[in-house]
Amino acid sequence: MQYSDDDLNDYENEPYDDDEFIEEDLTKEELDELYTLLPLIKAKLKDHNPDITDRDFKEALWFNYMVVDDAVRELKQNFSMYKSCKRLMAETLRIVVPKEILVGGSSKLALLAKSRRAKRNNETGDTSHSSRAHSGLDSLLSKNVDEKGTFSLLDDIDLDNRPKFSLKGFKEEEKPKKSQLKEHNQQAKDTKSEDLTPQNEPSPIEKNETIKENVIPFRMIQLKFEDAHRSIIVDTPQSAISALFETTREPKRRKTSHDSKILTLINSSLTNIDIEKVKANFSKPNPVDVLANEPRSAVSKKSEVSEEPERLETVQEKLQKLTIKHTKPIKSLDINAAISKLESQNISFVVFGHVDSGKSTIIGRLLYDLKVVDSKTLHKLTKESSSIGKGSFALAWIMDQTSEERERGVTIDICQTSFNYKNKQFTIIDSPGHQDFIPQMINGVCQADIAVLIVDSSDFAKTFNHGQTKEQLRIAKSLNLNKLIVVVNKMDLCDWNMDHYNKIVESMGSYLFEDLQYRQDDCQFIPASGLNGDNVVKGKGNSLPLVDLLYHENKVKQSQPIAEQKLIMTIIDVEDQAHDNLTLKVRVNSGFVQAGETVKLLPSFDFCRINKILKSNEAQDICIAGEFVVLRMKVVKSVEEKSLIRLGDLCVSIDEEIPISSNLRMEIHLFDMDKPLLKGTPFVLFRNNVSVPARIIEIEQIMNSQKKKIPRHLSSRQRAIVSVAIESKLPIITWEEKVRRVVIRKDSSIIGAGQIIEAL
Ligand SMILES: Nc1nc2c(ncn2[C@@H]2O[C@H](COP(=O)(O)OP(=O)(O)OP(=O)(O)O)[C@@H](O)[C@H]2O)c(=O)[nH]1
Repeated sequence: MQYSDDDLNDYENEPYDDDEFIEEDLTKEELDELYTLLPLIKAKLKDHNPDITDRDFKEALWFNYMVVDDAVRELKQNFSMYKSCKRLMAETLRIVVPKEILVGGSSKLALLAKSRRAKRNNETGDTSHSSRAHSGLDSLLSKNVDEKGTFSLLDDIDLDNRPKFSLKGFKEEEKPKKSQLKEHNQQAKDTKSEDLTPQNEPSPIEKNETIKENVIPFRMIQLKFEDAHRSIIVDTPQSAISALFETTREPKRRKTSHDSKILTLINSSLTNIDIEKVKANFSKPNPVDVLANEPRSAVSKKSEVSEEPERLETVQEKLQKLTIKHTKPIKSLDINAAISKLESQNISFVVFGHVDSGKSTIIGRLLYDLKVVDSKTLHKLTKESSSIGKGSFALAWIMDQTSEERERGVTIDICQTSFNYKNKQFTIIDSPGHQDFIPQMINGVCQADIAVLIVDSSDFAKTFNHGQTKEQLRIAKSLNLNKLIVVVNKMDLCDWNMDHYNKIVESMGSYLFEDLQYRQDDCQFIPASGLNGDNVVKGKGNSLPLVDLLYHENKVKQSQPIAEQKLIMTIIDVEDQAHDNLTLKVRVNSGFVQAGETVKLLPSFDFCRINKILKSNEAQDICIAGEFVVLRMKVVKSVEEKSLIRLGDLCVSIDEEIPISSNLRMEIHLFDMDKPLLKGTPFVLFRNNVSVPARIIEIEQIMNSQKKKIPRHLSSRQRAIVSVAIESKLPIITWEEKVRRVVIRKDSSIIGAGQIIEAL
């Protein structure tokens, strides 16, 4: 993305904090400007307040970009009623946010997925694991929300060390200095760029008029001043909340366009304040000064986020007391023969693409033509879909199995289905195309051997250049999913015009091969019509149909034979958990395991004996890297009384020593960002199917820069070695690609990717 000065102007209008004001760090030009303006601002405020120091004047100028009038206004505010207002608000601020908005993302689709999960649990009568089997982010976001959906910020948060509310536990986001922004801007101009801006088109859900969602379109901020309750209702929730936060912050901040509006509201609310109480508050140490004396604790070396050392210590102690023995496999097998039999047979592929590109239709057609779904079922689905005016969705409905997905015509969660073709077993992972479901898409990508991208030939220019397809491709490549099949779908709509098809292939080629550095040999293109079934299972023209391309596609060659690999399995579903019996759906990332053996779950430290390995409901003696299987297990030893197993937890051999940490050293490369990434800035880290809030605590090295001085921020397209603190402890494996690759997401966009180098 190109930056322009206009972009920076917009950025400057945003509410944000700046870095510390350090006079020594200013350039000669900045110092000249500062000292030219200093007498001017002093003159303007000479009668205002004698307590204003030289440093206050300088800081005010600095944080207001040397605009004297703005600096004067800020100093007047800070040296009058500002502090009393701040303290009163600190005592009583509560923000009411609809509970659903916080849990599992902020979209309507997220709510649907959530209600779907709840419904599924209700149907099976199982609530045991639903509360445990959630992502780190979900659990984090659901913290602090009470039954009424009241999200209390002040119950356990010091207002002056206040985090962003969606990432509890993190300190304030650092923001760049103007000079940093200039540097960033220049750098961005200098580099070749592409547009990854997510499209702002209304979602299919928003277009569907029949849907009535109980989503409250605003957030209400309640302020209680002594006995009076006041509410401010705002229709631009994010900005209003942060604007209010700004007014509660220390004076060292840049101005916001909302300040005057909010301060007017607060001023009018202060008429019934007890002046004595205000005076008493002034006699206490000012939290601003307290904070000023402890600057930048948010970027201290070690994570302050995770406060579980006590628990870990006990875990270590308990572990030492446990004696865990290997158990023998139920059957003695010729391991090499068993592995080579299974190895060539399993292939999984994830299908992704823009909303409505036809992903579910292609998969539905594949399953129908391979007779996995019979004509009776299809007939029934066609009838049902026609009855609500969505006849063309019948094939997609084979994959979109919930009523919500059907009504809205979108895939909400990832769906997995298996089918056999010739002598191979395929696992299809259909991922949602909607921007709100990028985390689910990442989950799908992490589990697949091959990526199948569906593009809509009738709407290519718009959906490829402005939709999320480029972002999805970047995610797939960043997570090392290198094999790609591009299905140019809906060719029936252009009467199979091959010139049109060739143009699409050509314009995608430059992005794939130049920008993303895909190898030409790893990418295949195919024209198709999912609706008519052309080139899905039945061939048309010269191309091999999709199913045959998949069949002939070889998995990426393993760097080490499976028999020699260490075992790693990722938990992708907790199907059942009752007493000591566990039924887990897992993806085997590396190595192999046999029924009868005992394994270790991390980070819960549950030791389980595998009683049964099931694949497509059939028992097998062994499972190997690349397979999706269900494990029926018995918990034989546990460090905790109650297992806390979550999706994304790992399962390894019992004597494998894996560090559990919330501090990581990583190598990351950043994509085009519209703001630099600073130390302390919260973002979400995706590893495998886990997502956790995280932030950079140290920038160790910029790998593609000649400059000796390590900056405090990272810019677009930089590669760096960084230390990162994550919100919860994770088992850290650095020797297996699939579980060391990470993706970084901020402000609903993927801004970077990388790999974990070590646990700190
Ligand atoms: N003409 C034509 N229409 C198609 C074709 N494939 C899909 N469609 C239609 O495109 C619409 C969207 O299809 P889906 O399969 O639901 O699209 P999707 O990509 O799975 O959508 P999401 O799940 O929302 O991401 C439906 O009306 C399909 O009937 C095709 O090959 N030709």
